[in-house]
Amino acid sequence: MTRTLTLPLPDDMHLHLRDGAMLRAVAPVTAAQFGRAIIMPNLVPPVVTGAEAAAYRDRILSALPEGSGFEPLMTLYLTETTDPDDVAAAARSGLVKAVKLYPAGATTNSESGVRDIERVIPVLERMAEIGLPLCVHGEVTDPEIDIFDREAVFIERVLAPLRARLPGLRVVMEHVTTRDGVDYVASADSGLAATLTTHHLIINRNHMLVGGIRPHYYCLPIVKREEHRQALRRAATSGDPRYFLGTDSAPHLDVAKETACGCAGCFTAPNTLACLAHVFEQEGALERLPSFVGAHGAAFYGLPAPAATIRLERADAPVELPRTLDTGEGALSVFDPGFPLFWRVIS
Ligand SMILES: NC(=O)N[C@@H](CC(=O)O)C(=O)O
Ligand SMILES: [Zn+2]
Ligand SMILES: [Zn+2]
Repeated sequence: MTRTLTLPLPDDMHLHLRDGAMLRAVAPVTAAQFGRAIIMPNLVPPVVTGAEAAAYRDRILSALPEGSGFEPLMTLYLTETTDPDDVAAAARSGLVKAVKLYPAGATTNSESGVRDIERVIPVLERMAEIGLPLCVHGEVTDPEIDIFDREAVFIERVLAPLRARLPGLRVVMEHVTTRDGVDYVASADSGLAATLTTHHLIINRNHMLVGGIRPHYYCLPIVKREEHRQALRRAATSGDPRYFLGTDSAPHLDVAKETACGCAGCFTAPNTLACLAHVFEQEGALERLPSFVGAHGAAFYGLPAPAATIRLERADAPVELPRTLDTGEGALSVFDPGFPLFWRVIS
């Protein structure tokens, strides 16, 4: 028996599109299934100013197929020298939808990020004034702190004090990976939201490390214990509007992942919707998938709800989805959920 599921044309509220050949390879994949996406600014060099965001947006639009209606929602990379007036102007013009905080050294291309939060308080104050959200990679970089604890410690040491100091600042905790993160969202008001990735709903640290090390499951924040994955699944399927999809699809060439010191990131864009339908079906919550990929994120960002729809079909036999993408500069493996997929986007 074939079943179909109609979704609002989804929004991906956390996406890495990169630049150059990689951008040209991956942008069409997302644009084929999503209406909009919050575009991460961690290029080399990073997207810091409004002018840089405008130029990057043009490069993204040029990488899309003719007639694509995909809308890139731009962000600025927060540095200790970011100019509050430039941020405010970029927000006022409608170009920029958020500013991204990377603690320096926390993740891919974060070296230009923030070392001392005091130095960015004037920008954050201005953002609170104008209602511009701050997207946060929430991990401390203190070498004393175990990698599996870095999200929980960030909440305690950085995020909670910052939100107490600037209660008007709207914050998105990006790619929440722990029960601690979920508990913190539960304790907060509607000024705090959180994105959840597809892969953190599917894999735990055993999947990455038992029976051999799987570099394609290495991402940041690192996948945690099973109890955390369960908490994320409950959050995603809870119907709480503060949770929405941010795939964090983060392409790195296979040669950069399958090496002695591999890059962090899972490339989930091609099969994200099939994986999510699978997860929500397993949780008996398919009816909550539409708002997780649609209304919740749009409402937080003050965007119109998606007007178009997309349909998924569930087949009786596993469907074949692409396993790799040729970027022109090398192969790029697609996230392997580790189980057969039955859902497929049909229109
Ligand atoms: N998530 C990742 O593992 N990697 C992201 C950076 C990030 O989102 O932290 C990347 O840009 O490669
Ligand atoms: Zn991140
Ligand atoms: Zn990311």
